[in-house]
Amino acid sequence: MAAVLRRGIKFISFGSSQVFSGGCKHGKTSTLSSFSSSNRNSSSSSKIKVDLDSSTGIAVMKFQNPPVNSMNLEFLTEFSIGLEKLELDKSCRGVILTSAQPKIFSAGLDILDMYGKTPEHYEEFWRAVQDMWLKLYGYSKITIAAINGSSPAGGCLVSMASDYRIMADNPRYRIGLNETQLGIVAPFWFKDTMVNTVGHRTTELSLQFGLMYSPSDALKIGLVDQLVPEENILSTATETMTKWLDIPDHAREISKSMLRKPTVDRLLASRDADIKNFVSFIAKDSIQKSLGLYLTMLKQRKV
Ligand SMILES: CC/C=C\C/C=C\CCCC/C=C/C(=O)SCCNC(=O)CCNC(=O)[C@H](O)C(C)(C)COP(=O)(O)OP(=O)(O)OC[C@H]1O[C@@H](n2cnc3c(N)ncnc32)[C@H](O)[C@@H]1OP(=O)(O)O
Repeated sequence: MAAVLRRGIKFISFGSSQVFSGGCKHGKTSTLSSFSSSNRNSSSSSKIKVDLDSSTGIAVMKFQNPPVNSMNLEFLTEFSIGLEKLELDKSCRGVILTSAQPKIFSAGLDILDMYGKTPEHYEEFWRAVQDMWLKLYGYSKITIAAINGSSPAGGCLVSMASDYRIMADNPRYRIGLNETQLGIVAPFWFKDTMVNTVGHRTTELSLQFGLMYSPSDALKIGLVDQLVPEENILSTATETMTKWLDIPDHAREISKSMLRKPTVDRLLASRDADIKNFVSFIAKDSIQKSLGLYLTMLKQRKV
């Protein structure tokens, strides 16, 4: 994590970058951006590009981990750190999450981080997955997922953990928690996030079958909030964010926390047990065999 911090995340800022005067309503005071010019260095290994417009208070985090934005250890670490930095930056009030990769929002957790590795690696990886979710689901600022491509499993989790989901209306895209299709099991906090989003019965069916939904079906069950033509996704997300920004921050934040804190607290109370569970589950021969088969099918384009 420290190594990633040292390397820095690519922050591009435009608008009034230092002293903030606009968009910061409801008692938020002007501030120096926490992204000082020395922090705005770019790194070619950066997996997430962050643009913060401090004149509007809106940041865009663009996933750029080709080919499919799979969330490996490095990506997850950068993601958590990037979110944390924006949360500490008073000139940022909302974050839009989207993808720089064509057709894919995120392929979910990197299967290679769960296959053929040591228990120590699984432990570190799972802690990073937990960190990312804890940060995003409990995030104090507004988050909007602009889902401009398919979004299986961990990608769907990131979408559901956002406050609002806008998906590109392309019938070829899919979103859902498909873990059982890989022979693995979505942990309780993935399940909780889905129950909180679409309700218990829909989650029962979704999780057991590992259902992947088209955008129109995702809209029907409430897995996404809005569909838009693909070319309009970022402009719609920005317009939508502007509406969210009209709400006083403190009132919105407390309401969000009231709804989400019990779910966050459940994982916080059992992080180590959850990691232990994951490591013993994922290291099982039968599970490794399933993942190996799934990877082979992926490579043969049979998934
Ligand atoms: C009791 C319980 C206790 C504890 C818990 C236990 C278990 C833990 C559960 C963990 C939860 C898991 C969450 C996850 O996110 S698992 C990942 C699920 N993801 C998927 O199934 C997505 C698979 N990918 C696809 O469907 C397609 O790739 C996709 C995203 C639609 C894109 O399609 P396309 O554009 O055609 O691209 P390709 O399929 O050709 O893929 C290009 C390239 O990327 C590789 N790849 C794709 N997805 C992943 C991935 N998730 N991880 C790693 N690699 C991936 C793919 O193999 C190709 O590689 P190649 O070398 O052939 O180029």
